[in-house]
Amino acid sequence: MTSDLHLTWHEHRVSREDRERLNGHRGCVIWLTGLSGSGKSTLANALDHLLLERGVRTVVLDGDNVRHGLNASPERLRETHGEEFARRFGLGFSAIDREENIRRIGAVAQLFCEAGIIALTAFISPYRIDRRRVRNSMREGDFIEVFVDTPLEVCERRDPKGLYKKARAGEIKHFTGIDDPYETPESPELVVKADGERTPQALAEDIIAYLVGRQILPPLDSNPTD
Ligand SMILES: Nc1ncnc2c1ncn2[C@@H]1O[C@H](COP(=O)(O)OS(=O)(=O)O)[C@@H](OP(=O)(O)O)[C@H]1O
Ligand SMILES: Nc1ncnc2c1ncn2[C@@H]1O[C@H](COP(=O)(O)OP(=O)(O)O)[C@@H](O)[C@H]1O
Repeated sequence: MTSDLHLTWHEHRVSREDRERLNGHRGCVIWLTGLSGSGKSTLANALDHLLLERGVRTVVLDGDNVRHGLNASPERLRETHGEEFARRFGLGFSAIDREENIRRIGAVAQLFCEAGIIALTAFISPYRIDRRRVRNSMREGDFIEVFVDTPLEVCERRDPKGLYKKARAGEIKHFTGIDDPYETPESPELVVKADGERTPQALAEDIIAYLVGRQILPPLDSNPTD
């Protein structure tokens, strides 16, 4: 298989299919993308909860949380690892830092997917090329792109963290939707309107119906542990 830097890929004895059989469902990545405040985290949580009730194995990777650990900022890393490390590996919000943020998250999500788990990711992921690279790194059908399509005006009105206000005042630079781009998905698997017309639970149920239709999940009335 692939070999670089004298590294060799190992085939493991327990396969993905073995794990999926044990779990009673397939693994995949549900990639939520949309503006800050569009409703990604809320939807990921609603979906996670409904899936848990059905006995589905999931993990949630969420923007703010992952940026506290795996993808910590230079400021945070400086305290623990020093200046050079922070400069090289800390991530902010420049285009290249967002690219690396998404690359790392894509790789982690893929590991969960290969373990037969449903990974729910909630990142702005504003660049098409970064999302496409994650898609292309995975098996066909594993990457399910869900565009959380909430208009900027609605996100800005919600402004739960007060970040839009700061961005408008010039206190935060490169804020997505204000002075940084968001490239809308061209052909996502799903588009959800999280503008308040429907509850997060109803939106999550639509995604579950899609997963059943794709045979990633067993039909609603079957119990995976039977
Ligand atoms: N400049 C700038 N632009 C956009 N967002 C910003 C910025 N600075 C901080 N934040 C906060 O970081 C959250 C987005 O992080 P992500 O990792 O999802 O961003 S990205 O995918 O790398 O673009 C985002 O959280 P969500 O509101 O959950 O999307 C913001 O709270
Ligand atoms: N479907 C929805 N209908 C109404 N309000 C919503 C909906 N989804 C999210 N919200 C609200 O919008 C705000 C931002 O949601 P959040 O999930 O934090 O967005 P994001 O993770 O995309 O930044 C929160 O105050 C949340 O309660």
